[in-house]
Amino acid sequence: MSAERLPLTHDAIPESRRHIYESDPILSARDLVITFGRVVGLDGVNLDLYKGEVLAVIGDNGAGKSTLIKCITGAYVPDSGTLELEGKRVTFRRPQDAREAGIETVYQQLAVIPALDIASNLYLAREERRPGILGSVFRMLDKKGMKERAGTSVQNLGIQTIQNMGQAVETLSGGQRQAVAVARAAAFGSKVVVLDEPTAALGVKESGMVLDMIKQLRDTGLAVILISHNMPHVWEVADRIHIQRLGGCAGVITPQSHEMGDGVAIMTGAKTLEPTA
Ligand SMILES: Nc1ncnc2c1ncn2[C@@H]1O[C@H](COP(=O)(O)OP(=O)(O)OP(=O)(O)O)[C@@H](O)[C@H]1O
Repeated sequence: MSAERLPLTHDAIPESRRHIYESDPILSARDLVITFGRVVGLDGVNLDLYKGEVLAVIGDNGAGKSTLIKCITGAYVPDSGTLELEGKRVTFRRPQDAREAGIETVYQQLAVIPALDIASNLYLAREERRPGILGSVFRMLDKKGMKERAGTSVQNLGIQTIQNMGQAVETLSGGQRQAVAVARAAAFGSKVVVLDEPTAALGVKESGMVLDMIKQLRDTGLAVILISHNMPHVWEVADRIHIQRLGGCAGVITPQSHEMGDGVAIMTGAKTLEPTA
């Protein structure tokens, strides 16, 4: 049975958000290919991401969403294809390379240490020091400064429910923990933040908080990639939606150009988009 073809209308962007697309993409992936033995992880995938944009990546199980993200964030090295960050060719051999270039990833299994407080988690492995009593030779951890700056980062993301930066992360709710992990990713000169299923384990209210935080991140000019299976969440926050299917990109749509049902139909192959000219 041949799939119904839909017109490709990925340029259906509301007037108020069109300015994002006037600059060149901050991140461009071209023809990414990766295979695992006989399994094709990605079969030549392109992706463009713009500053101040939320780009959602959706797709069925095994469609290649994580693989695509891992190729962009240095966790996998693609067999072929190119990556450009701010117009410059980059090669990431490990996640650290991507992080140093300004690409932060928040995985579902949050990289937070539950027993440590919020400020310590935010500054994990990037602790700030100040001169000690013996001057600059023995530099002390700047706990007070870190706490203050942690408070500002969390507040900048509009998270009012977290008040005390000295609170242990294990005492926080799931949404608040997610917020700490996102604040951490957004705090250190990042340009791109990748969020892997940030609302998967959360209730309605907490998901709402995380979605607001994503909008906040976007409004600070960061570029956000959101991997999600939750279509209402995607349709609420995404500017554009990259649909992965069977290792390839089945198209890019927007919440305005297509209904959620169409997105799911493209994901499963029941409908297809017209190829780009
Ligand atoms: N390290 C690996 N070794 C072997 N096969 C892999 C590896 N990583 C991914 N794959 C395969 O690549 C394909 C894409 O997997 P991927 O995890 O990217 O899908 P996904 O869209 O993220 O799925 P899900 O929604 O279930 O997380 C799958 O067939 C998967 O089995």
